Amino acid sequence: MPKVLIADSLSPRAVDIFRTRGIEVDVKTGLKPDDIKAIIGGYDGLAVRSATKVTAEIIAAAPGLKVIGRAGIGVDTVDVAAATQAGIVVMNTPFGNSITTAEHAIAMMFALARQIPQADRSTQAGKWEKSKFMGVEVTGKTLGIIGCGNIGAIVADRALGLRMKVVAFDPFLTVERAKALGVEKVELDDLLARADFITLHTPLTNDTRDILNAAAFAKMKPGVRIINCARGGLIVEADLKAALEAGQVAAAALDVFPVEPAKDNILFGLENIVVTPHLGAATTEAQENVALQIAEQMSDFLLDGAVTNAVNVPSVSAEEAPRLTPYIRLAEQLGSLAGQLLTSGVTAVTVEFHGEASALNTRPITAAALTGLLKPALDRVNIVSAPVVAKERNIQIAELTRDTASDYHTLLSLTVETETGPLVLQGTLVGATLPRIVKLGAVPLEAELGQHMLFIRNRDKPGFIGALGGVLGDAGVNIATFHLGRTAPGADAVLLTEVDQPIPAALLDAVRRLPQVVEARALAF
Ligand SMILES: NC(=O)C1=CN([C@@H]2O[C@H](COP(=O)(O)OP(=O)(O)OC[C@H]3O[C@@H](n4cnc5c(N)ncnc54)[C@H](O)[C@@H]3O)[C@@H](O)[C@H]2O)C=CC1
Ligand SMILES: O=C(O)CCC(=O)C(=O)O
Repeated sequence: MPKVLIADSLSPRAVDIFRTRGIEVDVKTGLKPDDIKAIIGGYDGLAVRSATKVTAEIIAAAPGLKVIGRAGIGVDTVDVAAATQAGIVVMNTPFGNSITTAEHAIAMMFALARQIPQADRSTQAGKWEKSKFMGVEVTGKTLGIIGCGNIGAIVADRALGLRMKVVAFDPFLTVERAKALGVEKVELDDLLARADFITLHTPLTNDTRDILNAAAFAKMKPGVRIINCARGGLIVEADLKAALEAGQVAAAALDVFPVEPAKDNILFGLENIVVTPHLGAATTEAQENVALQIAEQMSDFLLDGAVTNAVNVPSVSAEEAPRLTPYIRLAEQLGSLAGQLLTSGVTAVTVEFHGEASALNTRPITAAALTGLLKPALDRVNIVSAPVVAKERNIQIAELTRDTASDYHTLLSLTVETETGPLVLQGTLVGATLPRIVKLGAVPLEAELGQHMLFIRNRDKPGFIGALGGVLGDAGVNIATFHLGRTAPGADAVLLTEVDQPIPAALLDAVRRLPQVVEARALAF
């Protein structure tokens, strides 16, 4: 039974889902990194919000971990590169808290426009400072949205409802989409110069880090108001402080900080800021959404291999997972056979999908072929890490799909280019689920792969099969299956035979000494 650790506070309904689906679950919140490292080895899944930082050290301490589920959007608290290298799927819930976060941004905008938190503090302190808290209307004002994805688009919709004009800077926003949203797509400098309110809704990336710095503040309309419900690192806080003190920025509302929990931030104490402790996603509705969604997604993955909303592997739906499973097995066998037969470095891999296979989601199948290929040389490679590992080794990867008929209703063809030439292997499925190797180089055959296999390239001469049977029999090695193929009578032939136990080195040497044998190898699957 798979086992999941919930390390941050998640709706209790997530626990119910895991348990109902037959997954063992422990809830241990508030753990220190060392405590997580000490126990994570015992889990298949780790579910987090933003409090737990899933570092490379935690990942290194988790040899059995298969999936990290982020109940939320930003995966900047997870070392995705380290997880990918370790073959761990990282998934998030990209929509579950978008409305809630957009609403928080709008609430922050009103808090700034009408100084509600400051007026509240003053009034409760017994003062009655009506003239001090003169506000501004938002109607007719320009809202600049930096990052117009899911949350930015909802903010735009709400702002348009408030009769604001909305301009958006987002390099990935198409003009058509902008038009459909009712926003004007602009360049960043244009937005900075025109907006009365600026709200940030991008992920934290190398391009967005420090996007609002001293130079950006200088380009803004004097008296602009800034809202950040995305990530702390998007704003240079020292520059914002200077702009607030100089009055260039009238006020700022911040939900997120470069260092969280933010306890002694340099902006704290300024009159014209409003802050919340990363509450963007904190509504009952959003937390139910993300907790249920992540529990379902992680369960689907751990139980059925379905991959939804993963940030580091292609998606595989629950419906297609069973259809892909036999192809993934076949691809991994083809890759593994190639990996064990190769004698020189791999430079390129092409996977061709013929017939029925051409209609499938090809990327997981290609990843499986790469896994098989790399596994003989590398320990912990799997379909999550194999494409990245191959890329790091400068292996070019290509996929071709051909829906035209061949001798088989469905066929995978794997071409591995090496420094000494190509190796081509082909395989099909028999009875829709059973992998068969149907071509090895130029030689057609029909071979089923078992755990211990003997591969022989031989000259097609009489007496060979008897001689081989004798050598194996004398050593007490039982033959389970026997598959022969040749290009033409008397020409090159190959033999793939399954035996019931591993073949010792001395026996392999004896096989190699048979006069018809050109090459012999013991293979394991
Ligand atoms: N305060 C909170 O509790 C929450 C914060 N967030 C943050 O909000 C961010 C946005 O979330 P979504 O809208 O769901 O993500 P999304 O991926 O749907 O949208 C992000 C948008 O940013 C754009 N973008 C990327 N690089 C950019 C750049 N250099 N300049 C301008 N735009 C750029 C993208 O094209 C995309 O349209 C998340 O990455 C997360 O960090 C999300 C949920 C809750
Ligand atoms: O889980 C939370 O409270 C934070 C949400 C968030 O920042 C996100 O989903 O990116």
